[in-house]
Amino acid sequence: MEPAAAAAAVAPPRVQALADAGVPLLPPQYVQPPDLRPLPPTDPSSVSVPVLPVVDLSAAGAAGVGDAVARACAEWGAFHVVGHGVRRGLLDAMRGAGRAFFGSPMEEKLRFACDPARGAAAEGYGSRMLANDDSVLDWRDYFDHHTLPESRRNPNHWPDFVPGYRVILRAYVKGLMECCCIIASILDTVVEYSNSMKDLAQKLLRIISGTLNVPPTYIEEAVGEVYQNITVSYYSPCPQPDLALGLQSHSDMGAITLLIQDDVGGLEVLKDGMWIPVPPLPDGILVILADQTEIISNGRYKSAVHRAIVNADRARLSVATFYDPPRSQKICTAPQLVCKEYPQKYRDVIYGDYVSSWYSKGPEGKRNIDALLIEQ
Ligand SMILES: O=C(O)CCC(=O)C(=O)O
Ligand SMILES: [Fe+2]
Repeated sequence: MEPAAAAAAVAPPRVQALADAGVPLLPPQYVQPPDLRPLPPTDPSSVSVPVLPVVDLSAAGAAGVGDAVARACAEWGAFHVVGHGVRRGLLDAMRGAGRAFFGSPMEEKLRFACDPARGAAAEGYGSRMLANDDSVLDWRDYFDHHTLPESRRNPNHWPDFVPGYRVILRAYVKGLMECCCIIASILDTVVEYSNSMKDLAQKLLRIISGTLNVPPTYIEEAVGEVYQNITVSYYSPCPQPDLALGLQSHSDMGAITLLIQDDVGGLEVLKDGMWIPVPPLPDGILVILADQTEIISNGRYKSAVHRAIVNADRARLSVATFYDPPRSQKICTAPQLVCKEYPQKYRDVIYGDYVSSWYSKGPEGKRNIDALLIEQ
């Protein structure tokens, strides 16, 4: 979930600092009410637990791929992709950069702390997610990057002490006449990852549009210029994981999210009222449909409700890349998808208004998109 950093005029304690100090009990602000706590793991042999679909994109264009994507979007709002064309080395480099950041001394990390005065626009190292002081806190720290449009990229806000995280090499090559000056730059991990995730998100949005029988670029155009954020989440080992959540139940607010995680596990997706674990897939990328795609598709496709649980033994890392509309964009349901059988489900909304109300009310499942429901 994109951090609001919003809130806290006073910096909250870093979860990692609490964990490193070895607090024996979960501090009260992190204790979830009983009905929201994670359930004890079910014995997989006693119930049949549905398995999140995996779609192989290397066969994109083949009818089977479109059918599999359509089914996953309608039934889950989430699916894994493999054969996506993003090299494994880049996924590992992004995970490695995140791990190196969170493994660094606290004073280094705090040099990149997000500035609470900048509210929801803040990027950097943070912990608290919501403005509301009486809300239960997530057992999570994060690092948020603003990555698109390119004008929002400010590598000076990104860690400079992690090798490969950001490298800006300027090579001045002077020609014989000393009149030619070439400035070359090496792509750093975050920039290369940002570009690859944008391309993959657009490829997926085209496939998804195709399955809805609207022109391939329909959703992309309905979303407008892409605003992309990349958030690395770090979930420290938790002294009482059965009482806490790493990240509370929510659906993402933009158009589509692409997520990679390490091998620890902890992400869950809500399906038919049941929390289903999403197993880590080292080569895979998890696709999560977000609220604006549900609105555009007139509810044919669902944004996925998901959350992260934590454990007592191992820290967990994930990297979420959000593909969002500009705040000024008006999001409307595709008229082609409205008919007698499927009357318009959601009111049109200015994306910036959606974001503001998301942050002021908090996520809690689908409460924000539900607020746009048109009474039938
Ligand atoms: O850490 C995860 O697996 C989930 C992250 C997430 O849902 C988010 O950042 O919106
Ligand atoms: Fe999320």
